[in-house]
Amino acid sequence: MASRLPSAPPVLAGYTFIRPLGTGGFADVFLFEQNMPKRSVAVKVLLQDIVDNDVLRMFNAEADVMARLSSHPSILTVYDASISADGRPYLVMEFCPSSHSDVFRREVVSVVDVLNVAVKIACALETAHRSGVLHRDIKPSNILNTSFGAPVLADFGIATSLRSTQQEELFAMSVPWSAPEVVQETTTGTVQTEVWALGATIYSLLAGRSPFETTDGVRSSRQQLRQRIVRAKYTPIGRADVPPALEQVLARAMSRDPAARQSSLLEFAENVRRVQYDMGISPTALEVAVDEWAAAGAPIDFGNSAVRGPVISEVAVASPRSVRRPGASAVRASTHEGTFHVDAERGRTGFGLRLALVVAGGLVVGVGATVGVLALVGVL
Ligand SMILES: Nc1ncnc2c1ncn2[C@@H]1O[C@H](COP(=O)(O)OP(=O)(O)OP(=O)(O)O)[C@@H](O)[C@H]1O
Repeated sequence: MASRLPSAPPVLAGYTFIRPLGTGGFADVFLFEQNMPKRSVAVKVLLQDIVDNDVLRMFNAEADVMARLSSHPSILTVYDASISADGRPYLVMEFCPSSHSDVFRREVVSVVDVLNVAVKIACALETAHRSGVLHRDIKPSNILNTSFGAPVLADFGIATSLRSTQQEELFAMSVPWSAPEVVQETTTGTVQTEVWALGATIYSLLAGRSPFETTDGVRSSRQQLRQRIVRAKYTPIGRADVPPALEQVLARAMSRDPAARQSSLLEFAENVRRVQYDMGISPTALEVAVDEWAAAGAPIDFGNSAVRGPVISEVAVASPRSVRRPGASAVRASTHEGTFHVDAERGRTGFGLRLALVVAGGLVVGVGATVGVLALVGVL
C-alpha cells in the first residue's frame, strides 16, 4: 500500500461510504455499501490530480478489460464504472476481504493452497491472453481472495494489448516480480514475461519473500535487486514440503532466456497440475475460455482516453412535473449522478436530425397497489 493518506471518498448516489481499503499509485480504494441490491463493494477512484489523457486511457482500458474478462471465475468481478459528481473516474468491484500480500510474508502458506492458486491464476491469465490482453502487473498483492476464499486476479490498471505493435513508452513495473527483459526495458510485456511474473509470484507465496531478495534479511538497493534479476540465478525455496518437481517448474518459468520458459500460461498450469497429481492431490480444474469466446466481441480500445461518464439522456423523463406546459422552456430529469437539464425546445439528437422525442407516461399509485405505466412515442 502506498504511504500516503487516502483522498476523500466520492459521494456516489446509491452507495454509502464505509471505510478506506487501500491506496495505490494511481487510485484509492474504498469500501462502500451498495444500497440496492444490498452488498459490499470496493470502489476504486482515480486520484484527481493525476487525471490526464494517459491515466484516463489506462482507466478506460482497465474498466473494459475487467468487464470483458470478469465472467472468468478467477478474475475479479467489476460491476460498474463511471465518473463521480466531483469528476473522478471510478470503478465498482467485488469486495475482497484479503489479498495474498497480506499473508505471504507473515504466515507459511500450505503448498496445497499455493498450487491451487497457481493453476487458477494461470488459467485467468491464459484467458486474458486468448482475448489479446496482457496483465503486466502480476504480483502477490494483485491476487485477492473473495469472500468465499477463492483467489482472483485483480488490477488490470497497466494491462495492454497483446497484439500492440507500437513501441510504448510505459515501463511501469513491480520490480521484484518482473522478468529480466522488462527490468532491462527491452520489452514492456509478452506472454513469456507473464510466465516469469506468475512463477515469481508463486515462488514468493511459498518462500515468504520474492525470488531475488536476499535470504539474510539485509535489504538491498533497487539497483542490486535489478542486477540479481538480470542474472536470474534461481535460489531453491528450501522448504522441506516443496517437492523438487515444483522447484523445477518455477525455475523453468524464471529462466533467463524467455524461450526456455513455458510457452504459455496453460503449459505452466499443466506443469503445476502434474505436480499436484504426483503429490496425490486432485489437480485443480483447468478453466480456460474456449477460442470462440475469446475471439468474440469487439477488441478493447487501449487508446481511448475519452471521459466516459454517466449517460446524459436527451429523452425527457415522463412525470406529472415534466409534461411541458405552454410557455415552459425546460424539463428536469435526473440520473444516478445528480440532476441535469433537458432542453425541451431542442429535443433532438446531436447529429442535427430533426428528431423530436416526446415521452408520455405516468405512474399511477393506488392505495395498497402500485401500477407503473410508461408510454414512449417518437415523432419526426
Ligand atoms: N476489490 C477489492 N477489494 C478489497 N480491497 C481491494 C480491492 N481492490 C484493491 N484493493 C486494495 O486497495 C489497495 C490499492 O489497490 P490498487 O489496485 O489501487 O493499487 P496497488 O495494486 O496496491 O498499487 P499499484 O496500482 O500502484 O500497483 C490494495 O491494497 C488492494 O489490496
